[in-house]
Amino acid sequence: MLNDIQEVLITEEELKAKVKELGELLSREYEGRNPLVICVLKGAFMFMSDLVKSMTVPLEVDFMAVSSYGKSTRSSGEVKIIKDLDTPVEGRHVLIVEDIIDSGLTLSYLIDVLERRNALSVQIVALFDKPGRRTVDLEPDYKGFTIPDAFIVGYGLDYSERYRNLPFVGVLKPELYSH
Ligand SMILES: O=P(O)(O)OC[C@H]1O[C@H](OP(=O)(O)OP(=O)(O)O)[C@H](O)[C@@H]1O
Ligand code: HPA
Ligand SMILES: [Mg+2]
Repeated sequence: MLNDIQEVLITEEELKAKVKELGELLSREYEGRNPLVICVLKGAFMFMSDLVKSMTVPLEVDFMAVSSYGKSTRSSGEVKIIKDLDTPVEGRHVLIVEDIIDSGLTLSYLIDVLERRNALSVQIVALFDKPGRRTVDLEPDYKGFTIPDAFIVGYGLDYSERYRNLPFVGVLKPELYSH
């Protein structure tokens, strides 16, 4: 698995420090609001679990699974809800936890769904932002790292369902991609 990585982009230590910093910031922002923190599966599972551990305010968690990449490094353009939330979002302060914003299609679709369900507020925290590939106008409210236009894997992010368990984030060797 390690042989497939061309370059380590963000180390385990850098991830740890950034996630802690975001957790502390979000604890201040959500003081007294009992947010519903939504993990966008599968990619955000590792970020979510580390982030909520560094949040010190009362909160609830829920999970939603969406997919648009499948076995490709390019979005299919069609966002599918594979698992919906268990919790009603009406009247709730919702914080969406995403691993990466690339084209922006996944999040713009999710924000639309949650606003139509009458959430009181909807904010986004994204660990990685790849602004060079955006096709819709969307900015996260909180973000970890801005990254260049390369397909990254690790810390939850996959290529064709693999590499999610790497503790760091790296760029795959280009010869392993099939676009
Ligand atoms: O901004 P976008 O271009 O929409 O890309 C971002 C989304 O794509 C990936 O999910 P994917 O569809 O690969 O599902 P996964 O999380 O199960 O890997 C990633 O985890 C984000 O949710
Ligand atoms: O760079 C990426 N890596 C993994 N999954 C992704 N989904 C959108 N962009 C990416
Ligand atoms: Mg994926």
